[in-house]
Amino acid sequence: METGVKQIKRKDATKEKSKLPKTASEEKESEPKGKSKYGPMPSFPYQRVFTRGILILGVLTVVYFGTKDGREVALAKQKEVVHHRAQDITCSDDYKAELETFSGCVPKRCGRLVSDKLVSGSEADALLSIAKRGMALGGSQGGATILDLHSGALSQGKNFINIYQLNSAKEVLKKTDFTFYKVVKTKIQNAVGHHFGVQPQSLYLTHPTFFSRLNAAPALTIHDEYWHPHIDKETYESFHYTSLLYLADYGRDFQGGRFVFIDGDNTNRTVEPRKGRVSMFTSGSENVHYVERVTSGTRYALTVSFTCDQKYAIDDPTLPPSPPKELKQ
Ligand SMILES: O=C(O)CCC(=O)C(=O)O
Ligand SMILES: [Fe+2]
Repeated sequence: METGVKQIKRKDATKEKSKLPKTASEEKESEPKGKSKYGPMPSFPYQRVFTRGILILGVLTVVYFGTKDGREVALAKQKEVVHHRAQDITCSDDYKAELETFSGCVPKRCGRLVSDKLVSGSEADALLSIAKRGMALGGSQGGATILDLHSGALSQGKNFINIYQLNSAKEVLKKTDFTFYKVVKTKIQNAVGHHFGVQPQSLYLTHPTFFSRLNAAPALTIHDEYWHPHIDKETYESFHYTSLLYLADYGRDFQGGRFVFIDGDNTNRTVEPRKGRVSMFTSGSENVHYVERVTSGTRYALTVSFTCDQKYAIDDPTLPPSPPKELKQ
């Protein structure tokens, strides 16, 4: 793949070419007829060398400062409604090699897909409501609260509790909440299968599958530091395909908090969260990413990820029938 520096240099060079003084042969062709070819030459060539020098310096300055820190491209803006926006990236070798061992699960393509058409407004509302009700049972004191719907893990203060060990969880979460989760999970599973060219039945839901709530509060533990660049396959060993469902709007519910892919062509590609927007991507090192720090407001999202390895498969989350006796409160 070509680097962004090369691409930009070439583009600018073409654009700037037309602005540069004409070459000697071009000048010659445009000289008025009848004038002596060898007539007196003014001091023009020196001016031209000087002007050219300034222009070249200007172009180099633009190229240098334009590419020094890379460039940024929006993959999906919050204000637009994206039906199906895909970007293919060459699969990383280690990722591809690992997946070769799982038949039916090798992607035909690696990369990303963003869609605002997969999850309905009412489904997004229902899931946001689960996140809010569940998180009301605890909450981090730092900037990141997570609620894992499968294990019941919920940030509380600087630690985690298990909401399924609380009697109050049964009053707060209902059977229908889990039905909503399952419907949305199944839609995403099918879309992942379809987009990456794998059989949906060879994808298994894996842990953690969690709601996240991010805000601008200073981090108190490492779990609050959500903004570090990472590769999901390394952070969450079992992930092969990651999906994120956004439950809040960038620029309206919160500032900062955009999702950023850091690409090898010296380009950052951003996904601005939009309520109901699903972003899915292969979890290997072709998709290094981070979340910008939220500067104000509250950002909600749901992570739903799939593994090809049956030993990491989890069942769809359900509300446990009743808390174990010794843990009843
Ligand atoms: O919430 C997001 O947009 C992404 C979070 C993330 O990258 C992760 O949990 O691994
Ligand atoms: Fe991630």
